[in-house]
Amino acid sequence: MAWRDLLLSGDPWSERLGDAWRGFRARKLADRNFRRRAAAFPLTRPIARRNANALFDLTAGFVYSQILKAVVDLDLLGKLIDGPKTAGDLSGALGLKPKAAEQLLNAAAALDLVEARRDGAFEIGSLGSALQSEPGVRAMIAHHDMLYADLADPVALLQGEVGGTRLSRFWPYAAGDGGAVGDEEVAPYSALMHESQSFVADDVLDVVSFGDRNSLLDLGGGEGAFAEAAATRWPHLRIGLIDLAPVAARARARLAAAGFPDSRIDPRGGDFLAGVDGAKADVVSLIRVLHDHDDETAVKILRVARDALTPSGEVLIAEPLAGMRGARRVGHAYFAFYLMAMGSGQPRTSDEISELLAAAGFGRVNTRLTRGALPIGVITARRAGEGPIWRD
Ligand SMILES: C[S@@+](CC[C@H](N)C(=O)[O-])C[C@H]1O[C@@H](n2cnc3c(N)ncnc32)[C@H](O)[C@@H]1O
Repeated sequence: MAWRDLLLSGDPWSERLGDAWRGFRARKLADRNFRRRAAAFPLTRPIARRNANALFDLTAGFVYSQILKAVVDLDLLGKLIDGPKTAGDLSGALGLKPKAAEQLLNAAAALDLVEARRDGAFEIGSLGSALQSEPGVRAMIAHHDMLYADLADPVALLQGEVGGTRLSRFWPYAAGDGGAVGDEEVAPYSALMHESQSFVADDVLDVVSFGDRNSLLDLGGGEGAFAEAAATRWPHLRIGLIDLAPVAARARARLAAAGFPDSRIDPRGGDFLAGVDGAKADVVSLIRVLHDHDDETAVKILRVARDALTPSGEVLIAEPLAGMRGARRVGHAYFAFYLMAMGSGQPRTSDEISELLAAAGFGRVNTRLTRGALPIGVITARRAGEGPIWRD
């Protein structure tokens, strides 16, 4: 914005100054000589270095992800659990020549997954320890080969020219084939969802309380990991689960093996868009369900949820949100492109979800973020006159 426009604009002063500052900064950062001077001047050097590193990280991100994938596929961290090892010690177990094992270890050290010791051996590093404790994150990384294949030409994907993506085959219900899927089609995605619940269920249950609730209905509840976590934390709860028939059958078998009879958690097969067969619950949960669907279907699901609530009941939505403070890349970058490749749905801001809730007849909406490594938006809404359910 030119200074003349700045003075004449009718916008508030703070906005005008902000716009002018951003325009000035963008022009300066586009000037290579300015950046060189900033990198040489002691006071601006740290900022210049930080910006250069951030740009390089964006440039090299795909390579980092592929190194991470090799670390997971070869179970490098699992092989270091017992203690430090050299490239020579590991090359046989990794199935790599010693030089390649050394290259992988050095790359993993540069990414803080492992740490190089003075004696030439390597041990697990700070990010490696975190990754080793999260089987769900490892399962996601292993599954990313499909996403990367679908993203090979991102412009074609944006132009809608990439049909029959691998992710659309991995998630058959995304194409509206929910009724026609069998166990073979649901097994891979259901297993991935079950594993990745390790960083969802407990985090969500940490920010809500079901102490004064008697019943929970988990729509699209997968193999029952969230239901099981809720039943463990709140033993008085009666829990129902609805998912596509072959997924519900998997949930039933898994929950029975874990010692939860139907009287505690009752999974039923069905299409949640067709209603819930008269079921009523104090809480209806949609965990990582809404973002799989376009707005029209999402509102239909919310209406089904609303009809399934007892008069003072509430809907509980938990999924990664777009525009989360401190985690902006999760929504508009990662999940937006993931769901685009899958062919259905989108990550939404809490305001966008509030609009869908309003369209489905919900009133008081409350949003929180979980506190774990991958923040998840936890949104509750109810029909009328009830207090909040948040734990203080
Ligand atoms: C992304 S997964 C989330 C599963 C689980 N809530 C979790 O967080 O692990 C979405 C789930 O919705 C189920 N689903 C999709 N369309 C459905 C439909 N029309 N009726 C019932 N379940 C459906 C899928 O089978 C899948 O288990």
